[in-house]
Amino acid sequence: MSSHDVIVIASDHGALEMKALLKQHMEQKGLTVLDLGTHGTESVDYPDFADAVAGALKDGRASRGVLLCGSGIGISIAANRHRHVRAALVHDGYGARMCREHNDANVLVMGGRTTGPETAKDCLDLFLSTPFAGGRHARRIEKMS
Ligand SMILES: O=C(CO)[C@H](O)[C@H](O)[C@H](O)COP(=O)(O)O
Repeated sequence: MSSHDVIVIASDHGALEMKALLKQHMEQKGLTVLDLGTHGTESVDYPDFADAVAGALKDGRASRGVLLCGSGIGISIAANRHRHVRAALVHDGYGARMCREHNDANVLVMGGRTTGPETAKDCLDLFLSTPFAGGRHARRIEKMS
């Protein structure tokens, strides 16, 4: 990804620290980050943040997204209700690479209560740097469109 790309990020209260860490990590790499919250520690509802990121991708404010909640499960379910979103819940580098190479995922999802900070940064780097392989994988994605 180039510095012209905008990455949208959001989380619920279960991944506030991870959001801050990944936002800083991307900004240090020169990427522009659109942070749609949550911004405080109060308990919030993850579907609202999944919908906000889906909206930013749909209207072109961002080209890729990062969504975080406690486990990553709820927010990935919510994000994938949007037809233009391919959100991948990832726990390791292999998943982060494959979700781009085979699935052309446009949203990376991780759990603030399940994934450590170094793994999360590694996964994010792979998600941002791995191209979609196309070919047979494009046919499979087309079947879901
Ligand atoms: O959706 C989830 C679980 O599948 C996320 O982990 C949420 O962050 C979690 O449910 C929030 O739980 P809390 O007890 O309200 O903090």
